[in-house]
Amino acid sequence: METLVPPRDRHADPHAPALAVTALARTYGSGPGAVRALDGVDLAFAPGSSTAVMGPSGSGKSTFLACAAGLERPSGGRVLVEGADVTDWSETGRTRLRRERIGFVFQSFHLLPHLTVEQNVALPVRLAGRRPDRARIAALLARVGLADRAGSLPATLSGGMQQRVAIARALLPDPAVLLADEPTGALDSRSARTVLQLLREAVDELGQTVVMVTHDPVAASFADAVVFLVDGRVAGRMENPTADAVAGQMAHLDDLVGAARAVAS
Ligand SMILES: Nc1ncnc2c1ncn2[C@@H]1O[C@H](COP(=O)(O)OP(=O)(O)OP(=O)(O)O)[C@@H](O)[C@H]1O
Repeated sequence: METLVPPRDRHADPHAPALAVTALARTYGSGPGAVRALDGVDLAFAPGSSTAVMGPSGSGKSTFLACAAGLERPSGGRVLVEGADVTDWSETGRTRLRRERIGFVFQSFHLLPHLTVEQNVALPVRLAGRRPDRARIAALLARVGLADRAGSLPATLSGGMQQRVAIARALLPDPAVLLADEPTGALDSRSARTVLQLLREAVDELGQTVVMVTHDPVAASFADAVVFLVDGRVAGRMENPTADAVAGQMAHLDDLVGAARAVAS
């Protein structure tokens, strides 16, 4: 049954991961040219945790996020949000899931140019057919340092500010999990740090669960743990990552992929 857990009950079962995938598989195409983008991924993300997902180009990171967000249908395995198995939900159910229980932050912000900051933040809640809580929007804009820009249009803001609006928008419904795809990829290092700090605060102060795909070892060092993907499989995990340790592990993984390709050719 396509039942969403009401936000206030989120911690009713402290043992249910905010997001979990089991034996997750996604194959593109068929026959000899088929690509196994995900090949049996098992991961669980505890409520109130922050995880970076890293891996060489083509390792399946974006496909993982798309399956977790209900944007892509897996070829196999299950996706559970707050304990509810959403794998076989209809298009309508998955649209509701994305509006109400999953926050998404994109590399390129995805703000609508003709809407003000406040209207952009409110949009997913409006699309879900609910009246946005203006006081909560004001509080979230204050939290991301944009209390005085509620009436501004996105084009008048810097990239870092636009990403902060996108974070406020993602947090508004108090989602089960906030998924971020290269959230600092389009930002200078100072704006990137502010955005990473805000995501960290969302976890530490609001109890949010954050899963972030990144290529940047510094960004990954803001997370509690890093999961490494190689060729659509989990190839390792690092707790309490430092940027240096992550960079070392990434270089090692790139070598592994290079060696595998050399053997295959
Ligand atoms: N729509 C698609 N059709 C065919 N193949 C696809 C499609 N989407 C992804 N792939 C393939 O699946 C594999 C995993 O892609 P994915 O984009 O998930 O990797 P990634 O780790 O996010 O890569 P990057 O770091 O370069 O963004 C790649 O081999 C890619 O070419």
